Amino acid sequence: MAELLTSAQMRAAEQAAMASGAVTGLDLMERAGQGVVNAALGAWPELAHSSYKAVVLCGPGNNGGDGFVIARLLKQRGWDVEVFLYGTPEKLPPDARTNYERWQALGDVAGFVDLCVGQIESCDLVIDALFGTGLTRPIPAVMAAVAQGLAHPNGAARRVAVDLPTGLCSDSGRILGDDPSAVFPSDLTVSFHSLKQGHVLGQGAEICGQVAVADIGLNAVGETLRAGMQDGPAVTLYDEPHRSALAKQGFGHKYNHGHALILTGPSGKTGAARLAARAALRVGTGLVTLGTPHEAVTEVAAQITALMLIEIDTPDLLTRVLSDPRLNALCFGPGFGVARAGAFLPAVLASRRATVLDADALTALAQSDSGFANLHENCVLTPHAGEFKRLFPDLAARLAEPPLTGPAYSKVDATRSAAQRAGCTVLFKGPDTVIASPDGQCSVSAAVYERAAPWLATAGAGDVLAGLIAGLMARGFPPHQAAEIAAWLHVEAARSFGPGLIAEDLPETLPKVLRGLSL
Ligand SMILES: NC(=O)C1=CN([C@@H]2O[C@H](COP(=O)(O)OP(=O)(O)OC[C@H]3O[C@@H](n4cnc5c(N)ncnc54)[C@H](O)[C@@H]3O)[C@@H](O)[C@H]2O)[C@@H](O)CC1
Ligand SMILES: [K+]
Repeated sequence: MAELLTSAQMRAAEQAAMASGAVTGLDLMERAGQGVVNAALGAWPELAHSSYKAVVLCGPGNNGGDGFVIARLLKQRGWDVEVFLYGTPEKLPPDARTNYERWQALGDVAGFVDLCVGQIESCDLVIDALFGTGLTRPIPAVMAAVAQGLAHPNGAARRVAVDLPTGLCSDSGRILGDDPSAVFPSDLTVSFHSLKQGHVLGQGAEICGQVAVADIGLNAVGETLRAGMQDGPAVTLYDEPHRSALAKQGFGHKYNHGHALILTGPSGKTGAARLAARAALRVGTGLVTLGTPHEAVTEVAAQITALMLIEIDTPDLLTRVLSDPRLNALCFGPGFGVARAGAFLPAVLASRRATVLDADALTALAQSDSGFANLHENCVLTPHAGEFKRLFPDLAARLAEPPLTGPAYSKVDATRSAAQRAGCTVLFKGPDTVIASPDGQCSVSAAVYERAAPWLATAGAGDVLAGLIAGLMARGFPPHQAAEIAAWLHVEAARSFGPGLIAEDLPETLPKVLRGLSL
């Protein structure tokens, strides 16, 4: 799994690498510049065959230093290159200053105020090397005006961001300030060593275009690099589950694969739980039973075949049913009714079962007098943004405030705090789903870039996710891992099915996704 770094972690890694003597800042800057040129020529191979025109916008720090390297490398390929600097050369940090001077031997540097958008639109490549991981406040108005001009370019200029699109916060993927247009949208963003959190969180993916990662040789520094990471464990970008984790052994039987209990709502509201149950069964749970109130039994029975059914009308009955230890995971909340969920909540939590609390169970939890006191480490909360706000209003408010300084408060920060407070795993949904647990594990399951799954925004998709997590916990996966695998399968099923997807299709597409993992 790839790491998603914060600006502090990236700085620490670079400093550790330089302190080890393995590389110098100038080496890193040269590799960074070369990495951007390679990535741009890789993205648009037609640019490799002739010489074209580039405009390079350089800022006052090391991001600007990368810009001077890029200008030099393009010039050496025969390109016509114009360079604009925001700030004064005397104040450039040493490595950036060296590259400024190297560039000066090849061409001029104009002031940023002399730039007009028309100049940029008439070029083939525009390089945004204004600010990178050092951005700490909203970009100046003069830059925002250029950014607005570049948002909908008239010309054919391909827009490349060095490390990060200027204006985008590296840790949160939020635009610094209260002006949503104060950012340089790009067609290609080239990050160094690893993606940063901001490339996948918040508006990152929308603004970055495509992303590429350029190796600048930090991996070779190994342990030194790890030692530099004093800012806590890195967040991981979840990629795909290991085959051996999900496969079923040839000699097992259904009782080896757990028994999930999915609680349904009353008559007319049972569809959500049935979707969850179908997903739990498809993800390989040995047995799945729907716990249904008496008056909805006929409705549920008419709709199911492989799923089983048991009448559960009251919290006491639920407690009695759960005295059977073979029922080892619960899904509680989809279509359940908020008031009913409030009544059942104490019995659900007292059972200490591995439990997914979703939908109405989350609203009931937010309203309950005992708050998070009875949650335990085998619970998984799966809020969307509205439910997160109900459960953690102060964290949601902090996340909604316009970020005036960087690095800004992120969805990772909010989800980590929520997991600490709740004492259990929290999966905060979205295209940038964040999964955090009280032990510090945190990963992002991103449905962006090549994994975009816009058709997943459909009624009932959340119920399917809840069922997948419950099913995986019934199979014995710990909560954090169950949430990660479920979120990944959910997106893969949506991508595999494609346009026209409705929630019912998700469980039915799982076999194809699982086959793709060579199970
Ligand atoms: N440190 C290193 O060794 C390397 C750094 N690299 C590049 O260096 C970048 C980070 O460089 P820096 O730390 O110098 O930071 P930046 O170049 O991103 O920003 C420069 C400085 O501008 C100031 N600033 C921040 N926001 C501002 C605003 N809105 N208006 C005006 N000034 C503002 C800050 O003082 C900041 O340190 C990375 O993104 C990457 O592109 C790469 O060359 C790889 C090696
Ligand atoms: K940049």
